[in-house]
Amino acid sequence: MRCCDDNLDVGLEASLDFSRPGFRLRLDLCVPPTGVTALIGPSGCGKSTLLRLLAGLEIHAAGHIRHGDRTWLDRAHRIDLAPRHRRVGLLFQEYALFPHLSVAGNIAYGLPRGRDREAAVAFWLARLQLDGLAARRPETLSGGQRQRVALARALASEPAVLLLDEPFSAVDCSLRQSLRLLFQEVLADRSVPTILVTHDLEDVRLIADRVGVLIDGELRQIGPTHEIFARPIDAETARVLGWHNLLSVSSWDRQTAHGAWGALRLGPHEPSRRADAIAILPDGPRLNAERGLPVEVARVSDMGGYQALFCRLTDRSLLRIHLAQAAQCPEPGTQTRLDVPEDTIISLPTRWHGPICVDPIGSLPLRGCMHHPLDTAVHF
Ligand SMILES: Nc1ncnc2c1ncn2[C@@H]1O[C@H](COP(=O)(O)OP(=O)(O)OP(=O)(O)O)[C@@H](O)[C@H]1O
Repeated sequence: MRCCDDNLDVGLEASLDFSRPGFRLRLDLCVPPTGVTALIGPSGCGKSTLLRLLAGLEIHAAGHIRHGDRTWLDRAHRIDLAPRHRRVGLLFQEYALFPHLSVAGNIAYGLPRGRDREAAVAFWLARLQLDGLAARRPETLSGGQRQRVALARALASEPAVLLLDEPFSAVDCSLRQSLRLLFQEVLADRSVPTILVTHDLEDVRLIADRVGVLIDGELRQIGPTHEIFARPIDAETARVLGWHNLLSVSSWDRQTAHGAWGALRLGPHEPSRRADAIAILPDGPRLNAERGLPVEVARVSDMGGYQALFCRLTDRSLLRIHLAQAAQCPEPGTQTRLDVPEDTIISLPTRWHGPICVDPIGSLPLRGCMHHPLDTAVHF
């Protein structure tokens, strides 16, 4: 299995095989020396387990982990560094601060005594906007403040790798936004390979340079964030990435896909071979009483800036279409037709069984492109 494309500068590299009853994680992962790599996937797919394996908190994993020229794990050569020798900075959603220590004490924890320690604490208090809170205990802080202390503590020890497990999930929406920006700024000027596990796609879009999609313990696709969001390798990955309007295809008639929902013709460059699903991009289709898929308008929601129109197809599945804020929308219950332009339909396999897809541009490009995974000579 290919791990990384040849051009990727690698800070951390892992090839792991780990099992526990009812679950197996088997993957190759490369993380660049700088920037944030997000890991997303359905609940239970193994995201936290992977972080624990990298940190050395799970035993009995086969494979290897390398950081730069150091080997942390090499089962074949009986190398398995203890967590403290891996120098991993860990940050969990529950903060995990020491309750008996002040903010300054938490940041200083583990740093050698002396002037450098004081300087480091002062630097991180200022950098994470914690001035004035140095003497406070964690229980007197808000969720956002605690998370800033946790990041300060993780970075003060100058970790070789930083692992963030849902760092914003315990703070409210408005705080999340400012915390994300602060994290992004702080991480941008540190050269440390960083992995961010999250369920929030906005975290990924706003913070991560790269994103990997983990499904059933396997890394299905990884690459630059905007490219992965633009062209998921299969329908399961698309769903994780928040794509709407995924429909199963039961048969093809040249470029026309047929399913229980009706039939749609795809553009001439969209591959149909081996695709058993299609996705309809929500911004293109238009209501048109004359032609298109028969639909019933189910609901219209004001999304603040645009309207989301939910249309029920003949097989009862729902399509989500985006319309301009000012567009006239029919009442729920209206029977009409939905005109779906060819270039808003993308074909996909339900589940990709080929080699891991790395960096779509060049191997798995964006819409309307020359190569597509369904056209490459891989065996399913
Ligand atoms: N300590 C444990 N003992 C046994 N099984 C576990 C343990 N921790 C996790 N699992 C199981 O291992 C699998 C992977 O769990 P993991 O927590 O890594 O998933 P996740 O992707 O992080 O999930 P979530 O997004 O819900 O946090 C799941 O089937 C889970 O039930």
